[in-house]
Order: sequence, then C-alpha cells, then structure tokens
Amino acid sequence: MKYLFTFHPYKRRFIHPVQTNHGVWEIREGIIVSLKQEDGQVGQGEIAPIPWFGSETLEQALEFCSSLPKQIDSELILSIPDTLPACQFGFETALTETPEPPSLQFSALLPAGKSAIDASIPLWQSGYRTFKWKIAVNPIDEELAIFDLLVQKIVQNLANGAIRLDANGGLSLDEAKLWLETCDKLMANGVNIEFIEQPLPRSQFEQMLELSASYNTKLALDESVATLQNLETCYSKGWRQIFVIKPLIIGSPSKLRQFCQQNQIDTVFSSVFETDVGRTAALQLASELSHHNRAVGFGINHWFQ
Ligand SMILES: O=C(O)CCC(=O)c1ccccc1C(=O)O
Ligand SMILES: [Mg+2]
Repeated sequence: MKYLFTFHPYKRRFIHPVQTNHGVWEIREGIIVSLKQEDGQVGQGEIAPIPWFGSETLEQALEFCSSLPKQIDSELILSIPDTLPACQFGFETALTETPEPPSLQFSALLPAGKSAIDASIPLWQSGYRTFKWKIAVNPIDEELAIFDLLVQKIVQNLANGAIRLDANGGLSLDEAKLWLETCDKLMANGVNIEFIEQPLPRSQFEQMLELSASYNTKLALDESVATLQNLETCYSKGWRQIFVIKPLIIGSPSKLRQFCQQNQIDTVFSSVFETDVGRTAALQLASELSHHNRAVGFGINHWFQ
C-alpha cells in the first residue's frame, strides 16, 4: 500500500514546567505525521522524542522526515532503524486506526518539592488513587520530610491510595538505600508504596539488581529501558521487577507487542507529555499489554497552555 506522506512539527509550552533530576523542561516539541491512502483516508501518528532519555533528537527526527519521498509504503516504515525509536512509533501507529481504548486506572504526576502536598488534595478529590512524586530534585533530608507529610495526607489517612517515587536516576547508592529503608518501614505499617522508579543512573544496573533483591519495596526501571533494545538487555540480565514503558520512545509498537506477549513482564505504561494523537495510540497499547493492577502514568491531560 502506498501513502502520501506529510508532517507537521509542533511546539507546546507547559503550564508548569516539569522538574526532574535531569533539569527543568519548559517546551514539548514533536512532529505529527500524516499518511493518506488512495481512497482519501488519513492516518496520523506522533513523534515525540526525549533525547535526554535515550531517544533520537527532534532534529534527527526532522531530518529523517525531510529525507523521505512524498510517497512511502509500509515496507519503508517497518524498516526504520532502531536508532530512530520515536520515529518508528510515530510512523507505525499512523498505519493503523486506533479504536477508543477501554477505561484504565490513571496515576497522577505530582509536582516536585513541597507543592506536591497541596497539589495532591484536588487530585484525590477528583478520583486519583495513585500518585507519582519526583525525588532527587531537592536535598534528601528535605524530600524525606516532605514525603512524611505526603504519606500522612494522601496515603495513610485515606485507605487504598498508592504512591510511586521517581528519582530519574538521580540518587547515590546510599541515598537509594535510605529511601528503600524508609519505604520498607512505611510498607510494614500498611502504607502502599508501589515502587521507586529508576533510583540510580542507567550505568548502575548491577547495583539496582542487587537493591531489587534486598528490600521489600519494588523497583521500576525507566531510563534503563528507554528503548526496546535496552529492555531486552535488562530482561536478559535478570531484571524481573517492574519495567516502565514509554510507548512513544520505546520504538516499534509491533515489536513491543511481540516482546510483551512472549515474556510475562510487569509493566507500567507512561506518558512523555505527547498530544492526543500519540496518547490515543499509547493508551491502546497500554490497555492491550499492561497488567491492569498498575495505573498508567497518563494522568492529568492538560499540561499545556
Ligand atoms: O510516568 C508518569 O506517571 C508521568 C510521566 C513522567 O514522569 C515522565 C514524562 C516524561 C519524561 C520522563 C518521565 C519519567 O517518568 O521520568
Ligand atoms: Mg521515570
């Protein structure tokens, strides 16, 4: 099948810049690709790279789009190299129509620092029961003190709430142990700490593997499994706890499907602050492939001005 190919770059400013251990993120840039069939039907897909996370850059994606002829076919799309994972996702999802995904449980992302506490209240009231809080942004004693209040507010007082922490690879080994001890104690008191995400940088896989065997609190890999090749490597090296999957940057959705069907891995699907085009395709994959006891990290769909 031949398609008429066009693409449109976009740029959106966050209402509240996103703060992580990697720094402050103010503008989300990406590309919407359109594939028009001979009968006039148009399929859309989204390319939303995060270079600091291990995907290609926006420039590389733009260069790839610009290098293509006006007419392309699915054979070309299925042969996009693994060095362009966000392009693989954008083009492949534009080939197929996505039905409305069934309803999923969503996790809400709290702002870093102490504003998390106030932010959690209206989110709880609007129905969120899983919250993710970024750590390794401020000094650890400050964050431990805020965490204590956060747990009192949202998890302990109100039954059935869960909290996940995301360090974005920003902890030292000692800090990671301190967080894990803290979480283990809370868990022993009935607090639902779902997991700590990417405590150490991806260069420290072996240490994370050891930590995952030494504490009750679970660990999730995120930066370490940014692409499908990374995920396969971590799985083959013995990772059996949680894998965060960011569909828009992991690469080919058909290869992801294949991997998840062959290996019963524990997954958490997560957004990269894409538009509704990528979001719909990503949620479809999440509903097919995620374990339904884990909320998807696609909460609050109004990030942008
Ligand atoms: O996963 C979520 O709940 C929200 C999305 C999120 O945290 C995120 C979004 C963009 C880039 C990196 C990350 C991250 O998980 O580190
Ligand atoms: Mg993360």
